Amino acid sequence: MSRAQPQVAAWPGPVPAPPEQLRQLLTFALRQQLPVAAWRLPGTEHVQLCLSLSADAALTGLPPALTAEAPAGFAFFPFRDSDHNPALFLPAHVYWHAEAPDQLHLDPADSGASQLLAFLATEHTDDLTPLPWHQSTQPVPHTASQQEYYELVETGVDAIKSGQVVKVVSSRAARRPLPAGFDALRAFGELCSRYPRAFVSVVSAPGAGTWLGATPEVLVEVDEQGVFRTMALAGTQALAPGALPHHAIWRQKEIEEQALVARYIVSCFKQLRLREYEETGPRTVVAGQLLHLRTDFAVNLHQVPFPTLGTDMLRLLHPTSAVGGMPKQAALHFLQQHEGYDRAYYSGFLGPVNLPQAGVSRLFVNLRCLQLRPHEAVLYAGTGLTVDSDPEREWQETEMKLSTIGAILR
Ligand SMILES: C=C(O[C@H]1C=CC=C(C(=O)O)[C@@H]1O)C(=O)O
Repeated sequence: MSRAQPQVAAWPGPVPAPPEQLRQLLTFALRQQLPVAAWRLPGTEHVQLCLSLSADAALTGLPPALTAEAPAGFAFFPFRDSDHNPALFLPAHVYWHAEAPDQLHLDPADSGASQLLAFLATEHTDDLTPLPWHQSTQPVPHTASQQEYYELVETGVDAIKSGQVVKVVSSRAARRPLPAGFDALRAFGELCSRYPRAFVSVVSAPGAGTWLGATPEVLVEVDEQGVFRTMALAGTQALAPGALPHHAIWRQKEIEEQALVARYIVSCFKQLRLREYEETGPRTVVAGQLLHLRTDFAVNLHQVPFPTLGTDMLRLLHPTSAVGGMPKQAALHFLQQHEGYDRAYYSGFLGPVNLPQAGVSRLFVNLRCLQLRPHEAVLYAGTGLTVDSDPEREWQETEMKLSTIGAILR
C-alpha cells in the first residue's frame, strides 16, 4: 500500500515528559504488533523513534539506498540474510524526535496514524504494565562453553596458518537471566547515560524479536554537510582505571588486525575508482570500558561526482572485516562451517535512513548488543583472530565485550 508523505502533526493533548512520550509510542506499536525502533545518536542527547504502521511493509530484500530520494526509515539487517532473520527496513510512517517533542511526523489521513493519535490523546493510567515486546520465534542459539570457544579459536588460527583466510572474527552468544523487574525501556535509558559516545538502540519487530545495543562502530554515514564517513575499528584492550587512552600501547597483533580492516575499506574505494578520500588515524578511541584502534575515512560528496557512494559502499562493506574477516567470502564460509550458532542480527547493521531529513543517514554495525527473551537475555561478542591469537585471551576479550551490554543486567 502506498502512503502519502508524512506531515507534521501536533502531539494530541497535553505533552508529557519525553521518556513518557517514548513509552506511549512504544506501547501503541507493541500492542498493535507493529515494528518500532528508538535510538540515540553518539554525542547527542535526544532520542528518536520510527514506527511502521504495517509489519509487512518492513520486510525488505535489499540493503537500503542511501540517496536523498530513497524512502525514510530505520534499517535493521542481520549478519546473514535468511528466512529466519529477515532483512528489515521500517518505513517511517511515524517519526518522533525528542528535540521537538510536541511534533509527530505522520499522515493524519492514514487510519493507523489516526488510531495512534486517538491512543495518545487518551489518559494513560496503566503505564506501569510491562511493555509487550516482540519475541523472536527462533530457538535460543547455542552458547559455546569456554572449551568450545578455545577450539573455535584454534581452528581459526589453523585456517589462517594454512592460508585459507588472512583474518577471521569468531564470536559466541551467552545467556544471562533478566534481573527481577527488568524494564527494557529503562535499560535503554541507562545505556544512553552510560555510553554517551555509542549509538544506543532498541529495535522490536515481528520476526526479529527485540534487540538492545550500544555500538561504537559506524558502518556508513552521510551527514548534514554531505560528508560520507566510514571507519576501520578493531583491536581491543581494557581501559585501565585512571589511564589515559592516548597512552595505550598496542601489540603487533592488534595493529595488524586493525590495519587489515583499514586496507579492506581502501580496497572498496579502489573498486569504485574513488581516490578523493581523507584518511585519519589509526588512533585510540574509548568505547565504554574498552579501547579500540580506529581509522576514519571521509569523502565530501559535494566535491566528488558520486551521489550513490553511501549505497555502493554499504553493499561492499557489509559484513566488514571487523566482524567477518578477510578475504570476505572465505571468512564467511569458515564461520558458517565452524562457529556453530546463528548470529541473527548481531554484527548485522542498523540505523536511520533519510532521518531526520532527506540525505542524512547513519548506519552502525550491531555490536555490544543483546536479544531480549521472556526471562533471559542473549548477549553476543566476537574477536578478530590473527595468526598470533591465544584462545584464553580471546575468551577474556569476549567476556569484556559482553560486559558492555551486560552492565544493564546487573
Ligand atoms: C566483533 C566485535 O568487535 C569488533 C569491533 C572492534 C574490535 C574488535 C576486535 O578487537 O576484535 C572487533 O573487530 C564485537 O564487539 O563483538
